[in-house]
Amino acid sequence: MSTPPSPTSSGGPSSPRRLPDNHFLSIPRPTFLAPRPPTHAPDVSTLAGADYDVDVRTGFMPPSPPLMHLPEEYAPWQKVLDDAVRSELRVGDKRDTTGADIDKAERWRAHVRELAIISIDHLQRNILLLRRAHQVLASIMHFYVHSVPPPSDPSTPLRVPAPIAIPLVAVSHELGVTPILTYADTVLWNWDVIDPSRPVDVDNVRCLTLFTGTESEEHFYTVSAQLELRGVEALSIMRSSLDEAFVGDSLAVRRISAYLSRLALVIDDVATVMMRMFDGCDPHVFYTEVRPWFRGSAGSGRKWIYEGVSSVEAATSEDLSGPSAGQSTLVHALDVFLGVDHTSHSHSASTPTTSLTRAPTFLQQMEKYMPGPHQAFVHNLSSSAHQIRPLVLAQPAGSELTLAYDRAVLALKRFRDSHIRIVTVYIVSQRARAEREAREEREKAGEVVKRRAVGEQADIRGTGGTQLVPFLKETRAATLRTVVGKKT
Ligand code: HEM
Repeated sequence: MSTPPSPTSSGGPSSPRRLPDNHFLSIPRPTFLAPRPPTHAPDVSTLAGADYDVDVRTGFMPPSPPLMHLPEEYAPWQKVLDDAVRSELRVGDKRDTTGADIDKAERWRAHVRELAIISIDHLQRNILLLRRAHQVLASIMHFYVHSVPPPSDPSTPLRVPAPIAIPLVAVSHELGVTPILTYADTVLWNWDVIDPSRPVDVDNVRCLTLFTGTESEEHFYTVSAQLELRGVEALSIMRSSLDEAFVGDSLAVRRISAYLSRLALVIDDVATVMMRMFDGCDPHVFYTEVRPWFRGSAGSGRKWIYEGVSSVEAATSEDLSGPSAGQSTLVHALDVFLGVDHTSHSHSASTPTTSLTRAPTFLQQMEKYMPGPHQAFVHNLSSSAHQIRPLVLAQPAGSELTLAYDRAVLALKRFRDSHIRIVTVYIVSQRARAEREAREEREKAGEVVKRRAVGEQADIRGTGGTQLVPFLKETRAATLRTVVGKKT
C-alpha cells in the first residue's frame, strides 16, 4: 500500500471522515526518522501490494470484478455448471428431496463423468482465469457430491470424477489454495459492481449466486464482500502502526494510540456491516437450502476420492472443510496484529493433539483455504520484528496506548459477540427447529421419540468441522483475555 489514508475521527460503515489538517497525525514525520527495516527483518513496509494480492482500495478482494467466463476451450465446464444451476438440483440427503430430483441429479452427474479431461495449460500464468476455473470446478464438485442420496453404509467414499478432480487439483496447486470450495470462491472471486460508473465500495457490490439462486444466498455472500471492503481501512492502519512500532519513540507511541482508537471504530463498523445479514438472508432458507451445499469432507465420516490424482496430491485433498467466513484473511489479520492468542483452545477444536505436539488452532487450520498470497500476508504480519502487543505491555497501565489498544481488542470482542448472535439465529435455532419438526413427524407416525434433556446441547458442527458453540465462545474468550486493562 503506497500511502495509508489518514485515520479519521469518526464515521459510519461507508463514510470515513478526513482528519483536520492541523491534527498531529496529518503532520509528516521528519525524513531522518522514516523507518528503514534492517535487511534481515521481514519487510513490513508494505502490508499491501502485488506480492500479497492485497489492493489499496479493495483489500483482499481483487480491485476489479472477477472474470465470469473462461475461454471457449473450457466451455464444457461452464456448461455443466450452468446446467446444474438451471435444473435447480437439490441436496440428495434432504427429507423433501424426491425420487424425481434424484433421477434428474443422476442424469446431470453422468454428464460430469463423461466430460473430457481438459488440460489447464491455457489457464496457467493468468491468475484471473485460474480463479474462475477454481470457482467453476469446485462448484461442480460440490453439486456432484451433495446431489446424491445418502448411501446405505454411511462410510462409503464419495468419488469425484477425474474430469473435475484432475484440473481442480492442478488449478488449486497454481493458486496455492485447497481443492475444495472456499471463501475466496464464494465471496472474494464472486462479485460484480452494481453501478459500473461508481467505484467498488460497500454499497456498490453484489455477488453472483451459484447453488440455489435464492436472494438469501446472494445476500449471504454479499454481506461478507461488503465487510471485506469496509475492513480495507484496517489494513492501512496496521501498516502505519507497524511502521511506527519500528521507530518506537514517544511520537510513535502517540501515533499508534491514535491508529488503534481509529481501528476500534473500523472494527465496530465491520460488525455493523455483518449485522446486515439479517436484512436479506432468511435463516431458514440459509440453513435448509444454502448451507448443505457447503459441506466439505472434514468431519463427514466419508472420504472424498479425487479420481486420477496421484497419491501425493490426493493427500492434500483429504479432510477438507467447506467454505466458511472463518477463512477471511481480514479477521485473521486483526487477530495477528493485536496479538490475540488462540492456542489455548486448540484442544477443543477438531484436531486431536498429544502432549508432544501442539495442534494448530482453527484459525491456523483455515489459512490453507486462503489464496497463497494471503497466507503469505498473514505469515509476514505474524513474523514482523516489531509487534504492537509487546510495545503495549511495556507501557504503564492506564497509558494512552494501553487504553487505545484495549479499545481495539474490545471492538474485536464485540464483533465476536455479534457473530455468535448470527450463528445462534442461523444455525443453532435452525437446528433445533429441524429436530423438532423431524420429531413431530415421527411422533405423528406413532413412534416414541426420546427428547434431549434440558441443558443437553446438540453436537452442532460448523462447515469448518468445529463443535461450533464451544469453539466460538472460546474464540471470544481468547479475545477478552488479550485486554491488558479492565475487561469491559
Ligand atoms: C449467516 C452468517 C454466518 C454464519 C451462519 C456463520 C457461521 C460460522 C460458524 C459455524 C463458524 C465456526 C467455524 C466453522 O466450523 O465453520 C464460524 C466461524 C467464523 N466466522 Fe462466521 N458465520 C457467518 C457469517 C460470518 C461473517 C459475515 C464473517 C465475517 C468475515 C464471519 C467470520 C467468521 C470467523 C472469523 C470465524 C472464525 C471464528 C472467529 O474468529 O471468531 N462469519 N462462522
